[in-house]
Amino acid sequence: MSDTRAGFIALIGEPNAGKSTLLNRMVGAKVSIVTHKVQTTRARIRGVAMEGQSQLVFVDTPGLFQPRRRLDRAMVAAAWGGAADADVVVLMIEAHRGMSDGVKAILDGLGDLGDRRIALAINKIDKVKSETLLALTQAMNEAFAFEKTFMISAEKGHGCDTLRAWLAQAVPLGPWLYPEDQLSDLPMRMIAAEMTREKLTLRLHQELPYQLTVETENWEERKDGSCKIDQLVYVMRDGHKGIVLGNKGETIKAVGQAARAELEEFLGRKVHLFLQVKVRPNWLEESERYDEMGLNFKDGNS
Ligand SMILES: Nc1nc2c(ncn2[C@@H]2O[C@H](COP(=O)(O)OP(=O)(O)OP(=O)(O)O)[C@@H](O)[C@H]2O)c(=O)[nH]1
Repeated sequence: MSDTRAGFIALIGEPNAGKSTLLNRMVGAKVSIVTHKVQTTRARIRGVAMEGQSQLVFVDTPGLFQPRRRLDRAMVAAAWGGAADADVVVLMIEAHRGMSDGVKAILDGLGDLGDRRIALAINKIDKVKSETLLALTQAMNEAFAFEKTFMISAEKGHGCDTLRAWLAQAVPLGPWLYPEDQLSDLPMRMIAAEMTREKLTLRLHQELPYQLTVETENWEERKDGSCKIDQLVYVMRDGHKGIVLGNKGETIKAVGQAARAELEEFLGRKVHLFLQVKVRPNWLEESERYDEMGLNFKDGNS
């Protein structure tokens, strides 16, 4: 019998580095929203990929940037926390932007991650010439001793198979973290939650760009072929609840309609979507929601 492997992989990098695009490519489904707006990803959304006998659990962290406000600090802490929880960390940088100040700041923080395996993925190689790429690879490896450097285009797929194959042997030996029969359901719940969050983000613009999170609480297949999905929208403060609901509930209603339409198109059948808004001040730090998905994250990522 061959040995199984499983582990957590954190993709870290500046906002817009292409983390979500890579995650989607690795997992093969729309688990994380990709937009042109920076900082759309702020919870540790994960996707699970199988590669041979290895189970790769991706932790998609928020972009790492210079924190200005308190919430920014919480996001950056969450990103580093994700990395500290992971078995393998992949730093993604943009080939055409090179060693920006933001990248330098991340390099400074990498030393604190201890002895986990850290690789470099230079993304968007479609945007630069090979000389630029070689010089950047050299400069980055002089700044930090990466175990491996990958040159990829998350969007076009170049180098992604090689990266995935390396990850498959880099995660530790051990039993799978998700039972095989859960793998199909889990991404759907996450995808459904992401669709609603995407609609909320688009609708609320600047008001609450990342202070909310969505969870799929219940998923029920009905005899008539439709499905009923219950979701909770968590906001940080009471005041935010009113904004999300809108005047006479019109905002949440419009969000629900838009999300339902997208879900119906995606699933190819009728969907009944129910949204409920709840205040949960510390959702960013709470790990119990991850436990609910059958995962145990270690403590200490404040
Ligand atoms: N040219 C090119 N564009 C890419 C590539 N990979 C990603 N992009 C684009 O870069 C932008 C940002 O990608 P995302 O995947 O959203 O980046 P992110 O790192 O998840 O961003 P945050 O969620 O803000 O942290 C998108 O417009 C992508 O289409 C690539 O290989 N080449």
